[in-house]
Amino acid sequence: MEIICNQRQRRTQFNSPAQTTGAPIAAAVLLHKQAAKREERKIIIGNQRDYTDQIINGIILVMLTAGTNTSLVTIEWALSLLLNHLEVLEKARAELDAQVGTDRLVNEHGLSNLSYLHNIISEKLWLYPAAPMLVPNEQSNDYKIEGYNIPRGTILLVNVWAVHMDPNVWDDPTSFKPERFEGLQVQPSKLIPFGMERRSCPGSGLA
Ligand code: HEM
Repeated sequence: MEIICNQRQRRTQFNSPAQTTGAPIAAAVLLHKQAAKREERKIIIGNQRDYTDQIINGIILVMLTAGTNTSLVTIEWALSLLLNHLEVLEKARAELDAQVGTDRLVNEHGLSNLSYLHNIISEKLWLYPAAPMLVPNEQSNDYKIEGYNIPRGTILLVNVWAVHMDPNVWDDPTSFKPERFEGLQVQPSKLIPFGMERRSCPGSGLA
């Protein structure tokens, strides 16, 4: 809430968001949206369709809680896998040397040229998904899935790990082999470290 107050003060004082990063910049963008929506829809502040401070606070909190630990364990596991598979680390280094060189850092535009690095990331997300059982979901309607009746109100967990380890789909599923993703068009339902469809991770592009 303090971040929101600071950003609101800056908006009134300087008519611009603070030059900053992270949660303050997210607050600035969301406050801008709040003002635009209120203007566009002539919304009465505090009514049900308002983009309230409480909602902005909630969005920032959920982004921080859902985005930090998942990214952290993903990087940690990837580093551990690389240190335990030095031949993969060497191949990744060779790709970086060839595509980026040694006198600059990787930038966002150059990422598409790093296909082996992408394979390593896919392999990590597949082998050790950060949320192996996704997030529990409560069904809002009665469903029938594969012959099973799922009554409304049932809490469902999706076993991502079991989907990824299915030996009928994946060859040698327990080994770390980034090469398996080379030129592979994966069916979206077979690789689901970010979940699927409506409730899937909105931060997957950022991650
Ligand atoms: C490697 C990094 C990440 C992984 C593996 C990951 C994975 C996931 C998974 C599995 C879910 C639950 C999907 C479901 O219930 O079906 C989720 C939800 C979510 N993620 Fe991520 N995530 C990552 C990074 C991020 C980042 C960077 C952000 C935002 C800055 C973010 C924001 C969210 C939010 C807001 C939700 C809740 C969506 C909802 O309940 O509707 N995630 N994430």
